Amino acid sequence: MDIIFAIEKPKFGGILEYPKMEISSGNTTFIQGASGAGKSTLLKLLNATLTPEEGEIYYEGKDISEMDTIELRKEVILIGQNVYLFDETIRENFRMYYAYRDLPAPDDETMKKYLKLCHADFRLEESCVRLSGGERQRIYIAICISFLPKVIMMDEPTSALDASTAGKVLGNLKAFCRENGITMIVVSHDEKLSEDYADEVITIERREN
Ligand SMILES: Nc1ncnc2c1ncn2[C@@H]1O[C@H](COP(=O)(O)OP(=O)(O)OP(=O)(O)O)[C@@H](O)[C@H]1O
Repeated sequence: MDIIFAIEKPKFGGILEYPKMEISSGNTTFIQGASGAGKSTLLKLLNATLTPEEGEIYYEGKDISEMDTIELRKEVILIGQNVYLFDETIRENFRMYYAYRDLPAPDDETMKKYLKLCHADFRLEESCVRLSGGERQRIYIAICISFLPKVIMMDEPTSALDASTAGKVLGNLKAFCRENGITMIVVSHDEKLSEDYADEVITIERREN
């Protein structure tokens, strides 16, 4: 199995210090650890939303501090705990995110396919304004995954879902990512989900000062 991320002891914020870690290409890797251990920060370091003060991160063998961050973030998509959707319909949100990448919008059937994959099969005319936090996050995941990125990172993607829906969403996404060679990285507190879906688990220890 190829290594997609080699994480060489980055330090951040004066308090976070990560060990040497590797993430395999094409797998589903879960990141666990106590609250405040630095899980969300690690995801932000991996797509260069944050820059480490020391240490390096290599993506496909390249030091990400030397990469074009816009291009990196097209390949390595981060879905945070708060997602951004426009106050428009679901169809319009797809269109706007595609326009932002200078791509033609997918047809309705394609949009529906990705929404179904994420257990978000609402009508395309539905306004995103009225949807719940969990529903908005699933729609955003559907839009992101439709770009077929190389890596999709999700921060607590199922925290707003009941256990059965969470399992279905994760199961669908994992199968889709595997078929399409997409590496999936998930931060989750849910140990049952990780037991069921993780190929690899990385546990981050909180550093006590
Ligand atoms: N931009 C930042 N600058 C400095 N410190 C930060 C920054 N972002 C986060 N931190 C600190 O880093 C620590 C880890 O935060 P992080 O959100 O990564 O933890 P987490 O493991 O994801 O926690 P949780 O499980 O509660 O979401 C916290 O103490 C936080 O205050």
